Amino acid sequence: MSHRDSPLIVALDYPSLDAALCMADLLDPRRCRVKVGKELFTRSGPSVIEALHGRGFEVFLDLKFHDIPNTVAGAVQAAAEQGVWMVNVHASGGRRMMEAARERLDRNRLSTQLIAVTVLTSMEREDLAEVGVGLEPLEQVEKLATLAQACGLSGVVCSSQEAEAVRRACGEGFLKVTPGIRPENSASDDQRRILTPSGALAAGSTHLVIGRPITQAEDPMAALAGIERSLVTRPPGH
Ligand SMILES: O=c1ccn([C@@H]2O[C@H](COP(=O)(O)O)[C@@H](O)[C@H]2O)c(=O)[nH]1
Repeated sequence: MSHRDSPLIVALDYPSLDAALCMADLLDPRRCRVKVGKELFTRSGPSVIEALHGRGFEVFLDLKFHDIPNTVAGAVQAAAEQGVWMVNVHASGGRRMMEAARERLDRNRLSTQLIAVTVLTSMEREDLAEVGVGLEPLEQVEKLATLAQACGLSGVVCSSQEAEAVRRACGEGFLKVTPGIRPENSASDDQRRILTPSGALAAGSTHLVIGRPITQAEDPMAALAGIERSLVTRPPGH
């Protein structure tokens, strides 16, 4: 299986370049992609992207841009010019922001996948209500996914619990990149809307973002191998 077929994206949430690269050196770029998020990028900057590209990885730069349209378009362009495979913005930044980002990539012929975060997987109904959104997470995800698609984005970040609804609303080819993946009997940590790896694939996730269940495991490679096995031998009904 090459990374082009693998749905797995390992979240390299580490506080230093060295720690992230130690993990990356254990991983096989033919078996997964990697994700660089806010902590690692803020500490190490573009050098981490370069180092991961040098090791053959496709990189999802997960900085979740959210600002006025011109600022977000510039940030998305800067990310794409570093050659990342995927970059994201917050869908709640609205139509003009997402369209500006899309147009900036198109104008510069940059082929990076642009996706939008819908509702963070750490949030549930009460969290949405506190920030003034009186919808169920599922309804809000559907609404923002439809908007992101109308703005020309390639997919969304959502929980795998909403992947099926997003597939119905936006189609098979629209990417459903889903964090909040937790193998059976593992801690949910700060995640709230979770599914197992095989449950997520069965629900229609196109990509599974997995961090702590691998990176904090006693034996990260054994944890990854267990997840891969669970994806090829799915339990009945999945
Ligand atoms: O809604 C979202 C959007 C992004 N994330 C990111 O995914 C990983 C998940 O890590 P775990 O350790 O597997 O929980 C992390 O980098 C988040 O920033 C998310 O969890 N939910």
